[in-house]
Amino acid sequence: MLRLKCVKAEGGREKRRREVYPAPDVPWCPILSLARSTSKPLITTTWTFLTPNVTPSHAHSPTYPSLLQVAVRVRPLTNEERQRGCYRILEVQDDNMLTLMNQATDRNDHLRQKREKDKHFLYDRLHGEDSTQKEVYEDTTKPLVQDVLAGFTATVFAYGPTGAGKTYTMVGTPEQPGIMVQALNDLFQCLNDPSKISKTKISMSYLEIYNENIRDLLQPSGTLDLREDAKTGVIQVAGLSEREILTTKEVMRLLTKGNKERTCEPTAANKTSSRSHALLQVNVRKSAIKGVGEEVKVGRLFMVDLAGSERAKQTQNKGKRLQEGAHINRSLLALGNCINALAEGQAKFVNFRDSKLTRLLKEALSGNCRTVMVAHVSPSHHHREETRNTLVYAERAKKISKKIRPTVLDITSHVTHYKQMIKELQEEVERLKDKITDNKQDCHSGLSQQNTEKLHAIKNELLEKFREQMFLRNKLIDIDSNILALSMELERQNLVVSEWEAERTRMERCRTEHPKGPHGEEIIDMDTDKEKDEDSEDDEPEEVTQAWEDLLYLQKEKQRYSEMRETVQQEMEEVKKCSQSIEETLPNTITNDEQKEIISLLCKVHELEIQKVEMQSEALIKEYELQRRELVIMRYDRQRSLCDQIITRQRQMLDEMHQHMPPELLELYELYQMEAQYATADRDGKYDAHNLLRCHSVLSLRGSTERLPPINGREPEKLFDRPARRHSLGDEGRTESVLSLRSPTSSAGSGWNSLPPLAQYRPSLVSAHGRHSALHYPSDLPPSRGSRPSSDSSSTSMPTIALPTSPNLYTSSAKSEGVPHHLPPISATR
Ligand SMILES: Nc1ncnc2c1ncn2[C@@H]1O[C@H](COP(=O)(O)OP(=O)(O)OP(=O)(O)O)[C@@H](O)[C@H]1O
Repeated sequence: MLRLKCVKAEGGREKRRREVYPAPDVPWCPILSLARSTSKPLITTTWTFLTPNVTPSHAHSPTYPSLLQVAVRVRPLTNEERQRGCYRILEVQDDNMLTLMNQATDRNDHLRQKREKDKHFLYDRLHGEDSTQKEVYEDTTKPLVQDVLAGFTATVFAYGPTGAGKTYTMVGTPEQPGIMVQALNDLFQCLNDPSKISKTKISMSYLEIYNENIRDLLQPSGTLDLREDAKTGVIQVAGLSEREILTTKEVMRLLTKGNKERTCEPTAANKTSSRSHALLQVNVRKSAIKGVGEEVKVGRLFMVDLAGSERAKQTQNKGKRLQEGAHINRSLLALGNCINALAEGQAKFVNFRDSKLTRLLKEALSGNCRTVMVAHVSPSHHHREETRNTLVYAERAKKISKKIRPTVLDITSHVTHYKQMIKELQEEVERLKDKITDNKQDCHSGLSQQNTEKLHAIKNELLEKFREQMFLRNKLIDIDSNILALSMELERQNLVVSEWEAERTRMERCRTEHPKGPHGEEIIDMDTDKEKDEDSEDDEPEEVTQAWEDLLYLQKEKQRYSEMRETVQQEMEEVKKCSQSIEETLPNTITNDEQKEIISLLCKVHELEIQKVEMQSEALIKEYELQRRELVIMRYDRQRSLCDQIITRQRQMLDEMHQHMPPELLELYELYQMEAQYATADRDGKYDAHNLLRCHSVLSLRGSTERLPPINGREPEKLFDRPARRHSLGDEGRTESVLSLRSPTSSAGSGWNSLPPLAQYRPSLVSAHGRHSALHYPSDLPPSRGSRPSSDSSSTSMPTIALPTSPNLYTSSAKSEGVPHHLPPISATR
């Protein structure tokens, strides 16, 4: 302990004497750092220097009395002040005493001098106008850096009126770095000392209080709130970013960044006036092995650059600047009040809550913290009042005393500590024992681990195969629906062609029987069959020609899809086989029941998916079946109407020839008529006992007469109302009476053209599969006529396209081939 004492004043100047003796409450320890020359010792102030090995535990650490250290720095007169003729009112006597001279600059003005005496102020350290940044740092902050490394909390803050040089001291310039930069540099240098076997982490945060709002200078966003721990009373800034720093370069970068963010505006008093209080916090966490334990010291260094107190008149601030100044002054007033209260020993009643600044500096002023205040003053007579106030405050602050102790999270070698260690070791032994036992089981678990991996592999493989199967199945459904659609279209076009063929045969017969036209015009006699054929082809309506072309194209497409189907089917069989073989090997590869269950569930899910797809496919096929049935019914209707015509014609002939109807023929006519009625009623869903009875009664009435009404004019037909039927394959909402096709008058004569044209079917076919290109007609189709049968080969000949989907349709055509066309056998068509 070194105590330096001012003992006597001689001739207006105090004489100082140095006394060294150990402090009563601190064990003797060597002086490690003394940041002042011994030739100019401190006066009236007691400095306590702690050695690094004095690191008592937090709970049992002794406290040390500490007074708030006050240093004063007088800045040089600025060029402007010199130009304005400002004179100095401050005189630095030595390192500690400062004299504020009276108004009279003229030393010979004795009258004035008597009236107003010079005022002397004593401080812990005084820095005159010619002091360097390094000197200021070494006298004020360097000792704090050592304390921080020893686990103390320390604060250095710059106080003073605006333009007095606070920012210059704290931040400095790139050429003349201030306290902040030098302190951090020093910290890093101490840590880089290889003799110190310790692990240290340094982090920093930087904030400003602007207009009573706290802002993060390293990560600027919104304003931050202060939180006070109800138990410990520690004040923290919620959401403040903390950056760990590893190099001095990084420190410089962060500091520069933070200072750029700081609110700084020119005023009349200072061109670079800081409009906010800036607080840089450096945390040092130092851990060192100590015996069997580890000692962690947590030191904190706060470096505060306060905004300067200002008088509105002097700064000539208006508006926003004036408002800023008011906030600055209010917070500084609160700080001054705290300093006053603390200096008077009323620490219990100090109101720190008046401003955010005092709340943040609470610990620095009254808590467990070494604090250095660097008061700044201007030597100019212009700032006499502010200078005097500052010096008075600084003097008062000097009286603030407190007790401090380091923050040491101590893990020292204590009996309880050893007990704890033994307990932990025992636990570790138990844990290791358990591990050994587990290791034996690990062989099993290793196997199960292997099993799990195998299971994953199998699962993935199976899933892959299932996916492939699904893809191929969907492809098959797609192909099937295309084939179905093509079949439908083929039938439809067949119908168009066969209608026309029938019509043409009828016309030819008419021509042969009646060489004159209906209006007596000459029918041109054809010389050869070829000529006839060519002529008949010329008469062929465009729709029929189109239908022939469509038939060829559709047949080709159908063939193509059938081949594609075969390939896909084969692929699918292969994939199926593959997944089946995986499933079969499962019992051998997987022994775990749970895993087996997972795989079987997976397979089940896949099966269900397949079933779902198959059902969808069936639904699609059923829909097509229904549509196909419509076409078949149309064909039957047309066939029956032809039969009706034939029978009617035969009956007319018999009538004309006055021939008596043989009874068996009469019976057949009746039967035919009745059957036709039943069939129609059955198909249209009108078949019931009541209608049947009526039908019978009508027919029996008719049967009693010798002469029968013509078949095609039969009345029982009217017994059953047949509503118009909707073509399921036609355009949306288009209805067409199928009855019209059945009617004897329309069926043969105009039946073919009563069908909707091909174009009307095409959109539905295309849209059903979304494949517009599928039915695009290739431009290089072979000439259609080459493949079609000649018109005279058979009166009811059908196109030579094999359609397995409707064999009945082609039975009639096949059977009718080669049968003389003047007598089509009714029984054959039936
Ligand atoms: N010791 C010094 N040596 C040389 N120039 C100095 C010194 N102190 C201050 N100055 C200069 O005086 C001017 C005002 O200083 P500074 O901005 O640091 O004042 P301040 O107290 O921070 O003011 P404010 O409270 O308005 O922010 C600056 O131009 C600065 O460079």
